[in-house]
Amino acid sequence: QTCPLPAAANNHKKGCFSRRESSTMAQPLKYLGQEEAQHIDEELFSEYGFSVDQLMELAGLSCATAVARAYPISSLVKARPSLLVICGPGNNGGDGLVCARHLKLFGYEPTILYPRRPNKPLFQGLTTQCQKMEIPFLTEMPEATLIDEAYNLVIDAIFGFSFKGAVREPFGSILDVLKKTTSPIASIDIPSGWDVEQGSADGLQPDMLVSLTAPKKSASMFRGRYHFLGGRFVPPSIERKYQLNLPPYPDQDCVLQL
Ligand SMILES: NC(=O)C1=CN([C@@H]2O[C@H](COP(=O)(O)OP(=O)(O)OC[C@H]3O[C@@H](n4cnc5c(N)ncnc54)[C@H](OP(=O)(O)O)[C@@H]3O)[C@@H](O)[C@H]2O)[C@@H](O)CC1
Ligand SMILES: [K+]
Repeated sequence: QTCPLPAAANNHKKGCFSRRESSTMAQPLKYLGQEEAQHIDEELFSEYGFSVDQLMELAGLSCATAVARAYPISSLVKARPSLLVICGPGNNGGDGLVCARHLKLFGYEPTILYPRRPNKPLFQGLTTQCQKMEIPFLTEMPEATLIDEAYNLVIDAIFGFSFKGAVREPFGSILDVLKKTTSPIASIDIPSGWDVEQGSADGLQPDMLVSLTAPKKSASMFRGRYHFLGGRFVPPSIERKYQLNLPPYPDQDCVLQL
């Protein structure tokens, strides 16, 4: 099949794509199981030579970009563009710190709750960066009514694809408060507390989900308004190996609304 348009322009013209593109587009986007998501992550570090902080920076930037697309400052209901970012003890929490830093640069006023901080240079560095950016850190989780009054949006960066079993403290109490809030919640990668594959019928019901690399199986249970794909760092050979069938990102964007 020949097409008069240059290759890059073809992606956006229906009915005018190569055989490979046509077969890729016909396949549905893959929703990953927990182990598969962890294998991809590991392979990116061990075989492709990426470092954690590199991918975390891109992941966090895409989360901040998606938040700014779905909740532009001009649309916020409160006088100040205040956001609460709750960070957990693993890499999902690291994505949250990066996301908060970029949101501050975008003009928002994030506040961070980071109750369990790993004793590792990566997370210490990300914390220092946020402190130097004059992002306040809370010492305890506010009551639900206070969150509703003070923040336009809560960013849930508590657990990602390595979450397993019953929620341990202090995160159980934090999630209980979040279930009572009416401020919208934007979850990074997985709504925290959800089983990565099965979801959770009585868990958080976020308004937004940013799936990184590819959605996880539980994302099929997401009922919020905004589902974005982020983490535009997947090499084509990984995409082929795991048959991710990622839709093409628009132009140079780091996020795609699903
Ligand atoms: N390739 C990609 O897509 C990239 C993905 N990235 C991001 O990484 C995320 C995955 O990060 P991750 O593997 O560090 O695990 P994550 O889910 O943050 O949590 C682990 C922590 O939670 C804890 N914990 C677990 N269960 C618990 C429980 N029931 N109750 C309480 N605590 C519990 C566990 O504690 P432990 O069991 O070790 O004691 C550990 O401390 C992924 O979702 C994405 O956001 C990007 O940064 C880079 C590229
Ligand atoms: K999360």
